[in-house]
Parts: sequence; C-alpha cells; structure tokens
Amino acid sequence: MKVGVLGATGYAGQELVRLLKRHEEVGDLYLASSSVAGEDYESVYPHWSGQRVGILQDENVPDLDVLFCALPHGLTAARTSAFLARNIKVIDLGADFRLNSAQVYEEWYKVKHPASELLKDAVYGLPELYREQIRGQSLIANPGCYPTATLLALVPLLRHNLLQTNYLIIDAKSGVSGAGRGGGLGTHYAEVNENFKAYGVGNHRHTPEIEQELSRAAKVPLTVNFTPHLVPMTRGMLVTIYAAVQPGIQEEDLRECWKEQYEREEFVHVLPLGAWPQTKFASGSNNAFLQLTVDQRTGNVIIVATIDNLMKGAAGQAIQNMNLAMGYPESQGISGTALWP
Ligand SMILES: NC(=O)C1=CN([C@@H]2O[C@H](COP(=O)(O)OP(=O)(O)OC[C@H]3O[C@@H](n4cnc5c(N)ncnc54)[C@H](OP(=O)(O)O)[C@@H]3O)[C@@H](O)[C@H]2O)C=CC1
Ligand SMILES: CC(=O)N[C@@H](CCC(=O)OP(=O)(O)O)C(=O)O
Repeated sequence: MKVGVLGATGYAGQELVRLLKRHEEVGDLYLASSSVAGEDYESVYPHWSGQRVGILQDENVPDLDVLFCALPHGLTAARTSAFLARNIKVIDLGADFRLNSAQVYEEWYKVKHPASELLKDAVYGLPELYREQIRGQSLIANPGCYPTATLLALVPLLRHNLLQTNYLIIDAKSGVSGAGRGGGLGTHYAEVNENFKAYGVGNHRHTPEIEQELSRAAKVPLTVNFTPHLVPMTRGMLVTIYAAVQPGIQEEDLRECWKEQYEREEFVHVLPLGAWPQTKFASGSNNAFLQLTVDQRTGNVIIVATIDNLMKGAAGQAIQNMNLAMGYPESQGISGTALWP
C-alpha cells in the first residue's frame, strides 16, 4: 500500500509516521511538508536518525491508496475532492468533515466551509460506534480527541435511553501536545508548567461535535456543558462526566450496557470495580479506559474516561480507520499497552 501524510512534521503527523513505519501493509510512505520540503525527516526530528524515513516532499501528492491529512482545520477540505477523484482515500485528522452541517461549522470555526458538498460523503470515524459505516469508505473524518473520550463513554448509555438528556456536564483535561507543535503563547513552558487552566469555556469548537453525536445517539437534540482544561503534562486526556440517570436505572444497568458494547473490543476497556482511569494507563497506546459510579445521594452517574490524545485521540484512531477502510485487521499496527509507569 502507498500511504501519504500531509502535515508530517506536526505532532499528529509524527505519531502517524511512527505507526505507519511498523504497519505490515504499508510500503511506500510519502511525507509532505509545506514549510520544509526537501529536508530530511531526521533533520526535523533527530530521534528518527538511522530509521531511513526519507526526505520530506512538497504537497504535490503522488498516486496513493490512502492520504492522512494532519493539517490545521480548513486546509484539507479545499483539496479533498481532487484526491477522491484520483481514488485516494482521505482520512482527515482535522475537523473539516466532522460536522454534518456547514452552517454549524461556520458558526463555530468562524470560516466558510471550503467544500460543504462533500459533507454528506464523509463518515464519522469512531470505529467502536460506527464500524460498519467506516468499512471501505473513501472519506473519513477522524474525531477530535475530547469527543472521542466523551462519546465512547456516553453514546452506548444514550442509545439505550439510560440517561436523561437535559443534564450532561463534561469536564475534560488534556496534555499540552493536544495543542500541536505550533501551539502559541498559551502553551509555552512558563505558562503551562506548575499551572492548570480552563480554556475555551462555553465556546470550545468540540462542543457541537459532541452534541451532534450525542443527539444522534439519543435521537433527540441535546446540549452539553463542556469545559476543557490544560494540564502540565505532555500526553494524555482525562474526562470526567456528570449525568442524570433515568428513573429506576441502577449502576449495574449502566455497567452492563458498557459491557455489552465493549466486551469484544480490543481498544476500549471498562475497568474492574474500584479502579479509576489514569492517563498513564493509555499513554502511547490506542486504548481507552472507562469507569463509572452512581452517587446514591444525587442519583447522578459520575464517569471517568481516559485516552492518549495523540493515539486514540488522533493518529492511532486514524490507523484503525485506515485498516477498516482498506479491509485489513482493525488492530494491525496499533496493538499494545501503554508505556508504564
Ligand atoms: N495534537 C493532538 O492531540 C490532536 C490533533 N488533532 C488534529 O490534527 C491536526 C494536526 O494537529 P497537530 O499535529 O497537533 O498540529 P501541529 O501544529 O503539530 O502540526 C500541523 C502541521 O500542519 C502543517 N501545516 C501545513 N500548512 C500549515 C499552515 N498554513 N499553518 C500551520 N501548519 C500548517 C505543518 O507542517 P509543515 O509546515 O511541515 O507543512 C504542521 O507541522 C489538526 O487538525 C489537529 O486539530 C486531532 C486530534 C488530536
Ligand atoms: C490542548 C489543546 O489545545 N487541545 C486541542 C484539541 C485537539 C484536537 O482534537 O483538535 P482538533 O479538533 O482540532 O482536531 C484544542 O483544544 O484545540
């Protein structure tokens, strides 16, 4: 298989390169850069020394089977129809194809959607929830990192009508690599180290993505309170969710629902009773870990979920989507547990 990465010098791009280099079905690897084409990959990332990754190419994409676009939002959509016309499958790690509505995209991303006519052709690439729709697809919207952790926790419970839809609070924390290598002032060492801050309060662009997919699961339009925070660590994401359970629903019912949804899944794990997710459980792996309890005093469920933002939250999930799109075993190239401790 010939595979390419646009944005190969970014954090998500580098993680894709790491996974693609060990994937048995990947032969030729085309790695592109808009700013340092012609340079050796090792000169950008010296830890690749001796791995023969090659020279970064310009963005004149050759014929490929699959192209990963790990670019800032807005840059992928404008070029996608040309790739699809050449039978190149496109997996977008950015947000251009995640929302079904161009109007909602424009409202939250503050720019006109560059290719709204393609939105109907894109599939939302969360394999544990939409596996059959992803198989063989040509245009896959890789979910955002916060939505991935949130949706894995909530979608099965809402599909089975176990939660009320008018009280959903998502309190999320991410490591700094989530902001990308080109992160601005807010990700400088002095601003992040020994510091802990909320951002995007009440207006983060993952809110409509989460609401879209939760509404689809619940079959009614719903809204959420979603607040992301930046944690002084490199990788990882922990999401704590508060929700009101439906009358008569017990903790065991919620747990049973997760069990049915995930017991055959390689990457999503409901922890044993009493064990709570930690970011290091997932670090460097494509795994997600979930736990819940119902607070008997309030009747609300408290859920904690963790993933690695660069793996299940980006590159690992993108490879999982490629495997499904190409008909390979879904976990090829992405199996394994975290680096611990
Ligand atoms: N980091 C994460 O945890 C996650 C990231 N994502 C998404 O993946 C995509 C890539 O993110 P990430 O790798 O973190 O970002 P980075 O900032 O680390 O990398 C983005 C890359 O895009 C390339 N690029 C091309 N054109 C431009 C441009 N005009 N302005 C800036 N960069 C440009 C750059 O490479 P070059 O100059 O070599 O072309 C750059 O290395 C984004 O859409 C992001 O939202 C999704 C989930 C999680
Ligand atoms: C810590 C941090 O800054 N995280 C990023 C989310 C990364 C991600 O999933 O972003 P995309 O939707 O752009 O793909 C943010 O909040 O924008």
